[in-house]
Amino acid sequence: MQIVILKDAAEVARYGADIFTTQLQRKAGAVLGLATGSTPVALYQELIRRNQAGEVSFKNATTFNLDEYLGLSGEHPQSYRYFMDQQLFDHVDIDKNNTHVPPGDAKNPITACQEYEAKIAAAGGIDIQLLGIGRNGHIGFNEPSSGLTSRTRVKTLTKATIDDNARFFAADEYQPHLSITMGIGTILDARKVVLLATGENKADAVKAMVEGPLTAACPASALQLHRDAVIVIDLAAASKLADIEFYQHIEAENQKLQAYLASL
Ligand SMILES: N[C@@H]1[C@@H](O)[C@H](O)[C@@H](COP(=O)(O)O)O[C@@H]1O
Repeated sequence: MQIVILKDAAEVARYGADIFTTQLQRKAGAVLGLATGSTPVALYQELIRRNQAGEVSFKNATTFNLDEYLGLSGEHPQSYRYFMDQQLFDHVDIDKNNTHVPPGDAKNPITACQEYEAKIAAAGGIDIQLLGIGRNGHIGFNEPSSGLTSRTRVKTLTKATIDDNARFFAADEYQPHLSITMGIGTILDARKVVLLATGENKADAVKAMVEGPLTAACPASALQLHRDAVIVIDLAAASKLADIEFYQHIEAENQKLQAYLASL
């Protein structure tokens, strides 16, 4: 795991946007795995700004979102499809036909999960997967006790996640308890994984992910197994890590190595 500790959420968003920009510049037809939640919004805003300034293009990119509420169609304002349209796709030069979000209104959700996996495979796999983290350590909607090699499937949300996400729903509005989510195995198959976390309320989950045991009790700890996982966090989210200075030292050395390699 590469642990990048930055001052605040704005720096986290810029760092994340840099990784995605580099990927898109390197491979125009990049396959991006995307995430919802409040954490990636600032990153998306930065990518929109860069796209509109002509610095980066999504023209040939393909995207796959992590998850969707089961029971909501893409027109529902709380659906993750709607969120992605509003927060990113409607503002950049992407071909919407190349954007994929699990179908929350699928007639048969079980076969829809298999079809989603097949589409990812047909696109050549995911080059870079963006992730947030739930306070209980979930990634996508892989709640604690999720299989560490799981594939895209229907998952039941925990009470904690339903409560955390209740802020997006009106008091009298139906809030789904089920989801379709990429599995942890699906996420680990991405060639690169970038997880963003900001704020003190993520500090326990970040500690469990980075320094805790590999366990289904903290699904994000599975990223310890990934060859190219970058954990980008602000000081507040890093505040419970055992040795922040050591992680900062490693990252400074890493930057020097990258600069040297670039100069060759
Ligand atoms: N399914 C999403 C996750 O993908 C996201 O990482 C998490 C954290 O969201 P936030 O960034 O709003 O804290 O929320 C939801 O449960």
